[in-house]
Amino acid sequence: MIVIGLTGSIGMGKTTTAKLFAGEGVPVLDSDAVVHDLYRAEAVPLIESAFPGTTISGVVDREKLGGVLRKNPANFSKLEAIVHPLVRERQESFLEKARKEDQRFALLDIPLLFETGADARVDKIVVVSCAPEIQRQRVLSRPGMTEEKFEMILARQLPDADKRRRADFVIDTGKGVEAAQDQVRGILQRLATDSGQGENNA
Ligand SMILES: CC(C)(COP(=O)(O)OP(=O)(O)OC[C@H]1O[C@@H](n2cnc3c(N)ncnc32)[C@H](O)[C@@H]1O)[C@@H](O)C(=O)NCCC(=O)NCCS
Ligand SMILES: Nc1ncnc2c1ncn2[C@@H]1O[C@H](COP(=O)(O)OP(=O)(O)OP(=O)(O)O)[C@@H](O)[C@H]1O
Repeated sequence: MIVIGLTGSIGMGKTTTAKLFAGEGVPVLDSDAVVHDLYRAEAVPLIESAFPGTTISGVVDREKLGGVLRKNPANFSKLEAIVHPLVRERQESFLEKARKEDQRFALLDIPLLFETGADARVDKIVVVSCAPEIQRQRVLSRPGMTEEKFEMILARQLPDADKRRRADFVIDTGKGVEAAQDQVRGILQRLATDSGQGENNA
């Protein structure tokens, strides 16, 4: 099974592109969605004890937690030390299931793929990217998003140019969904061909 790591900076199109891979039959795990799920489950007591007052009725209030982080960005490391190992556990069970099903590919959508060293745990890296003006426009048009939040998140992410340099494949999401879909199909074909050759050579 080929494990594909999909990453890209905020608003570059990870979720949209992951859906395109899913549409081609690839099992996909979205790490941001896993975090949101953990915030209704096992992460709750850990977060309440590290950041008192940020959970309400057994659920993490992301707005409140975000506020604590904005006041003191040093708290990000404390939060990540709680959340990332839990995300990793979920990723491992997802991959185990995909292996049992004999899937040819499995895709992990990981916003912080390089920053957390997860790049070492995947076979191929796909980076989604587009022009910075498009990225900014996309992100700032989201409800509740502000220039300040955008800058805070960007500052914690590896720059787009570095991500692209470290990618096996770069998908340009600035040209529309159909163009991205073609690129997704091209990548899967290429990986299938390459791995087929690998098996013949073995
Ligand atoms: C800061 C929090 C509370 C804000 O929640 P909110 O619902 O407003 O935003 P959401 O989770 O949808 O994330 C918005 C964008 O920020 C990115 N992002 C989230 N956390 C981080 C982080 N620690 N470092 C860099 N980028 C991050 C996301 O990938 C996404 O692109 C939340 O993102 C969080 O708890 N983050 C810590 C967990 C984490 O590191 N997640 C990253 C992927 S595993
Ligand atoms: N190939 C594409 N063509 C046109 N629009 C796109 C494409 N990919 C993504 N978009 C648009 O860009 C916006 C951001 O996309 P998406 O939510 O997939 O990004 P993301 O990287 O997952 O964001 P985040 O980092 O915040 O989770 C959405 O409005 C989406 O419709």
